Amino acid sequence: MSAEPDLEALFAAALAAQQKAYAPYSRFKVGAAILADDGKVYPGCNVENAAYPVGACAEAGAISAMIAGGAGAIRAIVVIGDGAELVTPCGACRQRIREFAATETPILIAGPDGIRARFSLAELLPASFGPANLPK
Ligand SMILES: O=c1ccn([C@H]2C[C@H](O)[C@@H](CO)O2)c(=O)[nH]1
Ligand SMILES: [Zn+2]
Repeated sequence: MSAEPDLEALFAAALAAQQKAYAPYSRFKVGAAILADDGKVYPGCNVENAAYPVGACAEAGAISAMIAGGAGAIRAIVVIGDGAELVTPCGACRQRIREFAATETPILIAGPDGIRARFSLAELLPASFGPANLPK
């Protein structure tokens, strides 16, 4: 894997995933794309449900794709939401990302024309709880 991730490709994957989102209830389509430690890109989109609380976030889908694909760590993740406001991952997804990312891992927030903000995981989830906090 190269040191400099191809952020254009990651953005394009998140945008393509967003267009496939199943969000008939909120009408708020979200796409995500993970660059994993195997160098591959794993996309996800939100998938809602008539039983509203059962819906799943885009980030959760991308993490599932990454694990099912055999990768083990997030090197970078792009998230793209609908509307003028930038969309950062919800609290639950920040914790989901935490399981597979380092504190400095970039979480890149995109609008329809590209990446517009960059946070580290530590910025979005400070003083976080992770696997190392559990007893051996
Ligand atoms: O970071 C986010 C924020 C929201 N959503 C989804 C959940 C729901 O389907 C819709 C509205 O909250 O957007 C995501 O997938 N990721
Ligand atoms: Zn979420």
